[in-house]
Amino acid sequence: MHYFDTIAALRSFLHANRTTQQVGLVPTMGALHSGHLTLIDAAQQQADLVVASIFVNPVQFNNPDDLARYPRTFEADLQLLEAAGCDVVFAPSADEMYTEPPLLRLNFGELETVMEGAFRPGHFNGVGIVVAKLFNIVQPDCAFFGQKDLQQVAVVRRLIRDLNFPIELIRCPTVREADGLAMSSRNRNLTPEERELAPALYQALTLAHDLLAEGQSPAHAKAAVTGYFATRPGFRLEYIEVANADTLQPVAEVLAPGQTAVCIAAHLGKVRLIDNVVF
Ligand SMILES: Nc1ncnc2c1ncn2[C@@H]1O[C@H](COP(=O)(O)OP(=O)(O)OP(=O)(O)O)[C@@H](O)[C@H]1O
Ligand SMILES: CC(C)(CO)[C@@H](O)C(=O)[O-]
Ligand code: BAL
Repeated sequence: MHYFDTIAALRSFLHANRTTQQVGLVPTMGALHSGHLTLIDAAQQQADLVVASIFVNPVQFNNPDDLARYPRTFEADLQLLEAAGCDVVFAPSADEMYTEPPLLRLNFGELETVMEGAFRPGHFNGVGIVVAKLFNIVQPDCAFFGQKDLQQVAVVRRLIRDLNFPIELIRCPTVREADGLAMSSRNRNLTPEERELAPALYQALTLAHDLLAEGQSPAHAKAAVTGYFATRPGFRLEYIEVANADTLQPVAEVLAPGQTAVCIAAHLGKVRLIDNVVF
């Protein structure tokens, strides 16, 4: 596995090695888990050369405490990527990625007036900037993102269209723990007691899903989830939304199969968790 921490060294390696190869990019913020490894696996199915990036992007953190607490397990990450057969790791410092704070501002319009965009002001500006930088640096043919961050997928899809990146975006399914909790780097910051409670997030999504599948309205399903958390200690529900899975706009009725997403965000102690199901 090749490891680079400068843009120049990575570019020079890719320049010498890409020739006829399909390059796949898996952007991450490290603290890797099995969910990330399924992205690497999907990239290996489709590309000849897989580049994983590890970069905790300060520009996308709206909450400084969240950035300070973000888990960093760099040595273990390298071992996991090596064992997974990843070809290239790019792990730049913040100074390497941002020699100065970017003046550029990205606004994704209605894609960011809801859910993550509404509750994390500036988050998608930061995601858009760093993903565009990674796309420019790596120039991949395909890029792999997890469904767990569904709104991020929509934002990146739009970034690709608006800036004409010749990149295929692949959305990979959410990988869950045996009890339903979506794998997430931030799960490491849960106390053992919070970890016991955490599957309630997925149970709430399942409750909403089942109500919608029975023909209940999104308003009814959202009210049921709000009620579910009202009696649950430890949690502070931030939003529960039923939305179009591509545009992320709230819907008043269930859409065609595969088009409806139920999305949730909640604080559990000091940790903010998100999850969704698409059906
Ligand atoms: N459980 C999962 N299943 C599939 N993909 C995932 C999962 N968790 C994260 N990913 C994807 O991995 C990529 C990198 O995500 P990131 O490094 O932020 O990890 P994360 O687990 O989402 O961390 P956090 O939720 O704490 O931000 C993103 O495309 C993300 O959607
Ligand atoms: C795509 C990403 C690596 C950009 O920093 C991040 O938002 C993430 O890990 O989902
Ligand atoms: N996984 C999304 C990146 C973030 O929470 O900042």
